[in-house]
Amino acid sequence: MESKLINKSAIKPAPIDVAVGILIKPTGEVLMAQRPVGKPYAGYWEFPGGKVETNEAILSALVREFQEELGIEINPDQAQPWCGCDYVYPHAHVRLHFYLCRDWHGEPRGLEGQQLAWQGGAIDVQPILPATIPLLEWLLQAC
Ligand SMILES: Nc1nc2c([nH]c(=O)n2[C@@H]2O[C@H](COP(=O)(O)OP(=O)(O)OP(=O)(O)O)[C@@H](O)[C@H]2O)c(=O)[nH]1
Repeated sequence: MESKLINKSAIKPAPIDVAVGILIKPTGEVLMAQRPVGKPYAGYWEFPGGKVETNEAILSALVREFQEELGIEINPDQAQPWCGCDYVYPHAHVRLHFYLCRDWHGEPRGLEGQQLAWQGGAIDVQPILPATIPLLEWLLQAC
């Protein structure tokens, strides 16, 4: 019987799905959060969100992450799928799913100790997670 050789270096783990939400106020301001101490890239700014759990829908993960991290309820029916991208970090290969969210209940609070900043006109917090930087220019056009 013919044996098959597998080149193990060619096997890549599946990317980790991440649900990311961009809260947009009627004024056009968007919410950014600073990654807390203890996470990879601590101190970097990002849009709120987190990893999708096994067997969890991406939109369900988005709702859960906003409850856990910010203490707010977003309306999943009004969350608008916006764009996605893959990025390979030293710690993980992530697949980011971005949603625009204009409808939520509650006032966002940094429940994991993270700093929050509403940004309007231009994004002036630094540094920003590398995978998120290219999206900022498009975002300012979308808001
Ligand atoms: N939330 C969020 N994550 C992003 C963005 N851009 C980006 O590259 N990521 C990456 O997506 C991944 C999100 O994972 P996370 O560690 O924050 O997820 P989590 O909240 O579920 O954390 P946990 O595993 O500690 O519970 C990180 O590797 C992060 O670097 C962004 O704009 N927002």
